[in-house]
Amino acid sequence: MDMFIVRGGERLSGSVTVSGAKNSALPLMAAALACEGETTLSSIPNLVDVTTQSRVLGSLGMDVQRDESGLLHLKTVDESACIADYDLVRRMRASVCVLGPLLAKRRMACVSLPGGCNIGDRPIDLHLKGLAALGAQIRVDRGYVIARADRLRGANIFLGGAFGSTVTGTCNVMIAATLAEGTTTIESAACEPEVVDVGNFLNACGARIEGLGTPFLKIEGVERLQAVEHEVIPDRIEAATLMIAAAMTGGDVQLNEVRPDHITAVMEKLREIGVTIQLEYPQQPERRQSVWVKVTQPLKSVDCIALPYPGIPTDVQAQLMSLLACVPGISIVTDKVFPDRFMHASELARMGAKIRRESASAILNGVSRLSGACVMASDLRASAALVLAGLAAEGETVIRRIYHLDRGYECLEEKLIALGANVQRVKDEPENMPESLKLTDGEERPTYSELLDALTGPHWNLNSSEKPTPSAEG
Ligand SMILES: CC(=O)N[C@H]1[C@@H](OP(=O)(O)OP(=O)(O)OC[C@H]2O[C@@H](n3ccc(=O)[nH]c3=O)[C@H](O)[C@@H]2O)O[C@H](CO)[C@@H](O)[C@@H]1O
Ligand SMILES: C=C(OP(=O)(O)O)C(=O)O
Repeated sequence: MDMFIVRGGERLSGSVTVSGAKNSALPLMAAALACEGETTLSSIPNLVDVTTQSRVLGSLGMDVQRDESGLLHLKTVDESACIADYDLVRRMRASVCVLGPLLAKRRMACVSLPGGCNIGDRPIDLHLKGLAALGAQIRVDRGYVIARADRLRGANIFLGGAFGSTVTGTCNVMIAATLAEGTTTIESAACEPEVVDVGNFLNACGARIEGLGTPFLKIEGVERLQAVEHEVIPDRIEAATLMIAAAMTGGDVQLNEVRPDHITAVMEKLREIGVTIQLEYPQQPERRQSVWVKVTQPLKSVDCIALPYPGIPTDVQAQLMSLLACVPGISIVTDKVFPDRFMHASELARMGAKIRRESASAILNGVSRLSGACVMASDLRASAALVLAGLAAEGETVIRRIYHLDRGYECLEEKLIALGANVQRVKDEPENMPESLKLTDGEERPTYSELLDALTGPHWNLNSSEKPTPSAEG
């Protein structure tokens, strides 16, 4: 297992290019299952999740190859396989997106309940409700969704849940409905750009989906989908993460290949915090372009709420929290999509952040500087948040379990290093721990003498000059 050592305090500057969106690439790959012929996808990021999805599709009879120029080619070579095994599907959420296309194309599917980031309750009841409405018979048995359908028929489906719409659920039902007989309407469909990207791909293949990007989709079923070439949209979550990295280091960064219209809410929030953001083509936010992010004034505390699109994405909540943890003043960060997605809070607290949880919110009392510590990544965006915190912190931060990060960010450390960050990937072995966080007796903690120094150092404003008695350990 690898870990990162981040030496904080470097100001990020220069230019960086955003990769293709993970959360588009994965359902797009699944959608290729529903197509005749060869699908070719460009701007597919090189990620562990993409490798896992390729393996899921390989186990379902698809030939998936990445060529030297980075294009991903997907083609069905055997239609008989319909079982997506636990061992692969448990690794990530988007693998559940094979359910809809398998049902539509092969009339049967057996797909393990999916894994993914541990960010709270992640049921798939709405996926199943939508597919059942299209005529599928569905059972859940020993951790697998087992579904069959003689044929799928269009239906009127309400896909809203307690926390709004479902992103992968909308993809699943939308893909299945493109090959159903007759008309399907989906109310409370997710409006996220990744859903629109999948819908645009399906339409290019011959599907007839109207209303993409709105909560109301109308889908006229067609007989077949003919595979095409498609370019994945830029990753708005990576773009937002890099913008926040620039903001946290007082940087001056040019981001290339950004769709500003996909991250309006994040850019507005950063502007409210005091970050300067300029677009190459301000009148055409829907165009891929460069965006400049820089800090020229002290930043201000703000409140922010993660919501379904077009709100601030829940996938950026942790990174914003890192930023606000070191902006003096009170900020409240609320997550309305995953109300328990706060695993990063306790790790940020290890770095000196002052955070109090209250149901779906975290109340931050921003400090002027975080301090390096040994922290543990718990999920993908929490890992990113800890890396950002490390960039801004004083001293060295060790982030363990960064395999989460490798699931969803293409070359993050290379990109940060190119911007001037001091980030090192090393094996998670005791001998690789930096001196400042060196292991003692096999545990990650400061040395005894460092703790003694901290207790007796000159920074205390006390009358008592009493010194602690060194224990036997000392
Ligand atoms: C691979 C992928 O694209 N992952 C993204 C996708 O996850 P994913 O598609 O799993 O997230 P959903 O949009 O489905 O979840 C949103 C909310 O709906 C609830 N819910 C969802 C489905 C369901 O059947 N029943 C139900 O109640 C969830 O518990 C959650 O509270 O959207 C999330 C919300 O933007 C992002 O954080 C993930 O990065
Ligand atoms: C939560 C995420 O991914 P997944 O849905 O694959 O767990 C994410 O991308 O932040």
